[in-house]
Amino acid sequence: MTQTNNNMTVNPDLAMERAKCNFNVLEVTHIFDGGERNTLQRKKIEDVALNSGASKDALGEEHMSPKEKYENAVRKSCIYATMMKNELAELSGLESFGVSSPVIRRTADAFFKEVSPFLLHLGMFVPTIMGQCTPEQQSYWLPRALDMQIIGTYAQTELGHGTFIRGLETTATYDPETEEFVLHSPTLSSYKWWAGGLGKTVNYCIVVAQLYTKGECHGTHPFIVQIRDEDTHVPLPGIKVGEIGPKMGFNTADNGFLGFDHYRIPREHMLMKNAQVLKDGTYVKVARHGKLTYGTMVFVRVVLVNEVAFNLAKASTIAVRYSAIRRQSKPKPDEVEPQILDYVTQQHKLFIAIATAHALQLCSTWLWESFSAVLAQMKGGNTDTLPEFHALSSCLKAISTSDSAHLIEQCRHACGGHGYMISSGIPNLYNFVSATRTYEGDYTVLLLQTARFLVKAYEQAEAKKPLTPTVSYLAHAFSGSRATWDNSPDGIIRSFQALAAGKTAVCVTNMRKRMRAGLSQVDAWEMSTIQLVAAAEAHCRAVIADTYRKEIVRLTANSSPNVKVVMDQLTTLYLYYWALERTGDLLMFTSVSQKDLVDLQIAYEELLLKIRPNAVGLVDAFDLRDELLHSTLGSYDGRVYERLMEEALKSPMNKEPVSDAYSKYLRPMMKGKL
Ligand SMILES: CCCCCCCC/C=C\CCCCCCCCC/C=C/C(=O)SCCNC(=O)CCNC(=O)[C@H](O)C(C)(C)COP(=O)(O)OP(=O)(O)OC[C@H]1O[C@@H](n2cnc3c(N)ncnc32)[C@H](O)[C@@H]1OP(=O)(O)O
Ligand SMILES: Cc1cc2nc3c(=O)[nH]c(=O)nc-3n(C[C@H](O)[C@H](O)[C@H](O)COP(=O)(O)OP(=O)(O)OC[C@H]3O[C@@H](n4cnc5c(N)ncnc54)[C@H](O)[C@@H]3O)c2cc1C
Repeated sequence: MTQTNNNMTVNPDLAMERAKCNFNVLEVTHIFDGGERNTLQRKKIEDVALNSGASKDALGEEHMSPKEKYENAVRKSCIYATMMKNELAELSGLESFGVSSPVIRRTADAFFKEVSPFLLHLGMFVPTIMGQCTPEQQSYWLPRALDMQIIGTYAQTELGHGTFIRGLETTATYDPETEEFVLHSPTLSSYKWWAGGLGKTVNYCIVVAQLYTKGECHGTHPFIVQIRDEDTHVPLPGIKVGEIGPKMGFNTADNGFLGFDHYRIPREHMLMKNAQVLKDGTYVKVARHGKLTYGTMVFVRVVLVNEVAFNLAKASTIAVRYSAIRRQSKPKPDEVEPQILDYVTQQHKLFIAIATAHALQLCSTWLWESFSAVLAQMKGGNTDTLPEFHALSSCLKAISTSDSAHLIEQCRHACGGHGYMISSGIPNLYNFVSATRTYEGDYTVLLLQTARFLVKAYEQAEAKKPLTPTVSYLAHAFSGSRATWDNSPDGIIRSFQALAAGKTAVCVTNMRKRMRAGLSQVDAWEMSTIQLVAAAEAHCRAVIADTYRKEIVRLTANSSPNVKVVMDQLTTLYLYYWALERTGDLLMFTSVSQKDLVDLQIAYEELLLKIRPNAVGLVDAFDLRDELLHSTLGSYDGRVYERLMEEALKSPMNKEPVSDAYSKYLRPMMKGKL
């Protein structure tokens, strides 16, 4: 029997789940949103942006040709950008729209099943102008960019190099005669490759190139470069630009290539906040830290933690709601087929996804606040906290994107065959999130950056020197005894820190051994990189666990008792899950016994059962409107089979009773006339 909820016909199993939920869903929504005020503001923004129906497509994106898909994405980007400039900026309290509202960013997802071709404009072009320009440059470029009179992207990666920025080949050679830079692509591998929106959409871009002046190379620097005519959009002479072709995802982002043939730009188009070239060609370094030109990447790494938390919340909403309506198998012959959500293995797949979405959401807010503090210090000329922040943002970007991609795929597994349908929404989420593991710094490469910091911190701890906050636990690494296992939340977090410290110690010991045996420092490091990556991962897991726990305790201080309980259950589940995933490491670096681990497994399984009745309530608390989910399986009303059939009937393949392929190929073959 179907039931109605807010004038909506709701699947009875979902209605039953909602009746069973024993906590106040709205209170948890407030926790996830960062407070009641944020929830109210988000809802207002969503109402304005989505109630008009402008986000909807007449024909599903998946049935369009690549060209139609792209044009449709541009059409909707223009609609959304206009809304952002007008109604939404005002609602979100921004003077102008831009990068500073995650809600505006998240609401955009209702318009795009893949991504907007404007993503790089708002996500990297505008932030680079904000972070890398002098005040004069900013006052010229920023209003034009924010008003979208010009559209830009960030072209750093080349065919030959993405990770190794110092290896980029594009050159920008200063000509004092004309006071211009000459941009040139000397080789095929120097062609810019990948920048989003570059293929067809943008008329400007940030180009990262090796700067030459007075015959000397000063390394990579950012330049703002016009590539298309502002009126006709035709590529300018000296520019070779195009789209790079179909990809696993991001197919509405027109990622592009770009080459320069001795292309001239004014001297003032070098972004000069951190370094300058004077009219006569003299190079002047302004910044106190050599890596400040990497600032936009650091910003995006911070933002990505929030991005993937949101996408994981979507995938877990889809999979949990679907698991509540799906019934399969008959373990007890006299009873009806159970909801698949009742299988403990299903709970094991899904509840960690819910807990991880919470953990990453709270860590992302904490990371953003730390970033703001680092930026404020740097404004005052102090860059002391940058190395720790680079190490922290690198590992959090790596682990959050990798865990989210893995868990989104796990949500797909949890949805069986229907999860493989594009209309389930999960394949697009996976394709988007799996790219985040690679772009803006590959997983391994970023963890090795964190490992550099960890090794240095370990050496400081060894020398009894002071440590920065996120690695202060290393001070206990020299006690000589294994960390004492204790299965309380704080005890488990201490154990995670002991794993990170233990793994770092092993790396340092092995590197020293290898160097004593004659290897150079570089080779000893290289031979230890598998373990260094593992040490950085362990460090990151300790940071996430600690932050998640502390933030939940803080945020639920005034919550109702049942909300406190369910939030505590989720954080505990997160800690148990990762302890059980790392039993070998715990046995190596803590006093945990086999019995402790058997007991922990049982406690974990009991926790799954405790969370089970609240599972639908927990994903409802993410409060994701159907427009954002784009899912036949995950909509609020649970009309799964009806929606699957409605979508199937929309397939252009079903337009004609007999396919042309019959008369062209099948019939001739079957009649032996091919
Ligand atoms: C209308 C439409 C609506 C749409 C709505 C949209 C709204 C949008 C708003 C917001 C959206 C937000 C979402 C954004 C998504 C954007 C999509 C992005 C798509 C992808 C873009 C890209 O990928 S851009 C290219 C990114 N590239 C990389 O990340 C390259 C990775 N490589 C590196 O970072 C470096 O090369 C590496 C760090 C690996 C090494 O650098 P190197 O110079 O070789 O340095 P090294 O010698 O190893 O180290 C020296 C020293 O410096 C330290 N260090 C390195 N980096 C940094 C740093 N960044 N900061 C501080 N310190 C750094 C390093 O650790 C060393 O230290 P020591 O050990 O010597 O002390
Ligand atoms: C969807 C998408 C959008 C993108 N958008 C943009 C954009 O808008 N602008 C832009 O400039 N770029 C963009 N990029 C490019 C992206 O930043 C790079 O692809 C990314 O930084 C990885 O670099 P790479 O491709 O050179 O990989 P590689 O460095 O070639 O990596 C290949 C393998 O080598 C390993 N490896 C490399 N170096 C090391 C090392 N030192 N130690 C150990 N292992 C190593 C990696 O771990 C990886 O396994 C985008 C990429 C994607 C996929």
